[in-house]
Amino acid sequence: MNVAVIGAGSWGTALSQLLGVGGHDVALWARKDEVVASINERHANPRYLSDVTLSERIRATTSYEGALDGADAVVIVTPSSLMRETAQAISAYITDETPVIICSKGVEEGSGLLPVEVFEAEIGGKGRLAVLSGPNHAEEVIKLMFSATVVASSSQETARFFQELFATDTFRTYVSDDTCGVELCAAFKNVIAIAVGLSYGIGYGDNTSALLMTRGLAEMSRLVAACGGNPITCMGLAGTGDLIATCTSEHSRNRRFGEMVAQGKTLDDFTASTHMVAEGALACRTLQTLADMYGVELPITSVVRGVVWEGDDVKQAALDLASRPLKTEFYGI
Ligand SMILES: NC(=O)C1=CN([C@@H]2O[C@H](COP(=O)(O)OP(=O)(O)OC[C@H]3O[C@@H](n4cnc5c(N)ncnc54)[C@H](OP(=O)(O)O)[C@@H]3O)[C@@H](O)[C@H]2O)C=CC1
Ligand SMILES: O=C(CO)COP(=O)(O)O
Repeated sequence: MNVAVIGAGSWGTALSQLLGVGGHDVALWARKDEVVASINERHANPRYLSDVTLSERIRATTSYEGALDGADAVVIVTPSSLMRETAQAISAYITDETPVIICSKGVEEGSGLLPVEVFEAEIGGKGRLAVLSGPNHAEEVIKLMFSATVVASSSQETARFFQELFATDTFRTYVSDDTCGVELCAAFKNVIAIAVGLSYGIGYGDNTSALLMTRGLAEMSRLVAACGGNPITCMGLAGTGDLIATCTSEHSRNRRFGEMVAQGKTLDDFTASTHMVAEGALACRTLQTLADMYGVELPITSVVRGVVWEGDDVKQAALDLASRPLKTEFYGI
């Protein structure tokens, strides 16, 4: 297959490698000439995961047309804040039937739309759209360490197409029809990873981390159910799996960002020192938009938003969380 991968950050590079190793020809769109030159001439991305030698099946370009011409499938891996811009940029160069899979994790600011909804609005064809998410740190996937993921689409045919496309003997793919649940889990786990980073950053330990992950999962499930997704998705790879991977991993940018904020650093400091995305910083705002729309309470998300965007004191925020009214663990059951 000829596959166009749009976005040459860590995850776009890792997925290109996976596809190249899987025997596909990859046209990787990057926005910087230096990245394109290095991938084409030295088979390495100079900015992300630069120690890995990339498959010779990967060809890079800064041209959307050059990446998308003749593509049998399109893989979207730009930051979630650029979903609409990316959909608009590719629309002139793909057919009405070309399958498109979105691998970015977030929710559109303002509208509260999920990436797949943004793409549907911009390029149409809900049935050819899919999303991919799971506990998949690029640093490990690119080194072909055994991982698994979920591919979701409203069309079983599209889900199966991408399941086959990405599956290798080190990358196991499961299908789902719950795009809403998978995308909300993806955005949510990043916020909880920031909370865990904040917690370790102020010297709290593993009990606090377990509390945040477990009650974070409860928040995630409430919102998924309210938005029309299947709460069972939260128990799977895209939910619990990715929550564990992100909250406990040395690789997680979101967790690291939380630790930095606890030390008095800002999002700009994080971006300047890593040139990477910490998607949870935006997601704590966008998920709150959805929570307000659907009348769902998200106490941990709200604390993260207050600390990251309003300068709330982390220790005081933790005390406020702890002093909420006492409750039954699973109400409604
Ligand atoms: N890293 C991972 O392990 C995983 C990431 N994801 C998701 O994949 C998505 C992409 O993240 P990731 O690959 O990690 O990115 P990185 O954090 O590794 O790199 C940032 C990427 O964003 C690009 N970028 C930044 N600002 C702009 C802009 N204004 N216009 C166009 N491109 C811009 C950068 O391009 P440039 O280098 O030219 O600045 C670079 O490609 C995110 O939604 C993330 O949550 C999902 C699963 C795993
Ligand atoms: O989504 C990821 C792993 O599944 C990557 O998480 P971070 O963005 O926190 O590094």
